[in-house]
Amino acid sequence: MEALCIHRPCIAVSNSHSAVIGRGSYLGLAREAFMASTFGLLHDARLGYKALACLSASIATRRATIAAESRDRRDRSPGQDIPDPPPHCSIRTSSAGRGLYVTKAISQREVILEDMAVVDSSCPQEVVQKVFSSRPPEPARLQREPIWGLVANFVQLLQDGLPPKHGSSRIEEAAQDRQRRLSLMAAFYRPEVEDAQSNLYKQHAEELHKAMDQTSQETVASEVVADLLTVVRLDAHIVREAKRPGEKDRNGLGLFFWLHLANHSCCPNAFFHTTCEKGRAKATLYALRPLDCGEEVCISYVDGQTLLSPVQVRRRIIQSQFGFVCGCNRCQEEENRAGRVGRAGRASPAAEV
Ligand SMILES: C[S@@+](CC[C@H](N)C(=O)[O-])C[C@H]1O[C@@H](n2cnc3c(N)ncnc32)[C@H](O)[C@@H]1O
Repeated sequence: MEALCIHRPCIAVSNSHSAVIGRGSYLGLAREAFMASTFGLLHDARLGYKALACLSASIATRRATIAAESRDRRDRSPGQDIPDPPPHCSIRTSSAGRGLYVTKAISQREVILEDMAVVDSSCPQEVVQKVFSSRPPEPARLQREPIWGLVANFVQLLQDGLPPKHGSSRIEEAAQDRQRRLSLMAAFYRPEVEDAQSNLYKQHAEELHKAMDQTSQETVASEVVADLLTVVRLDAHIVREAKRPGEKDRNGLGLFFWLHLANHSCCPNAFFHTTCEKGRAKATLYALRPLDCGEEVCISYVDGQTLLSPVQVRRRIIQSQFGFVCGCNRCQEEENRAGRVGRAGRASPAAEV
């Protein structure tokens, strides 16, 4: 069974979209999600989520549409399908992009928000097998990681994306839900520029694409897979399935829209955990300390050991895993202090003379 407990996902819409989703809030990625970076997630932010929904035309038309829309995805507003923001949260932008802010004072340990996964990898094994029916791609690790299930889940959404012409309201409802989730993909965070690992991730996307069954290959362009890998790499959270007696722990991945908006801080004021409810992953975000009204909610993307390291070490780890230089208050203060000590140290020999 595929019940999962996700950790955190994130998406990125360019800052220009914040106005559209201004009622909402955002959470950042969790370090575990970044374990996903070892799965080989890629980044090519040019994929059109709208295009992802254009599955009604012929395969050729679909692919052309995807290619065309991929060019202007960033200019589109993906906000129309974004769910209502959690109570007491809003999105604002800063030098770190969008961020999640509280709109009332929050007590320590109080729940800041609850977030259901937009897509998780609680994907039935038969779907994974169906989507990836050919030889598993290299690197072989891709097949044993949660990304496998998440990609299969997502591909299935794409393939089933069209509302049925003659369906019961229940089927139509399910189709609408799929469309909504696909649209939401476009609102997740993607970097503005490609980073050093982009080419590697592109290769992984191509390998994943090659391993798909023919229908999936024809329906879902490899650029779409690449885009998904980018989002997963930067925004997804690990979801741990509750262990049952005699079973090994299993990990999955999930994308949580609101949680993904939380930026990282090396001195976080919030943390989250994941559970699984009726097969869908849910993330709950808590305050680690009392929060003032209007304060930004930040989580840690890295583990406790990293947080105990000096600023240079933390920054190196964060940059290698997540591709950004941490600009949190703690890093800035420690950097400034180190600069002052350095200057003082250089000055002292002269002073002694
Ligand atoms: C999961 S997203 C968080 C939401 C994102 N700020 C947005 O605009 O959608 C993670 C990205 O936010 C930015 N970010 C998060 N925490 C940061 C920090 N402490 N310093 C600088 N950038 C940060 C980085 O660009 C990172 O790749």
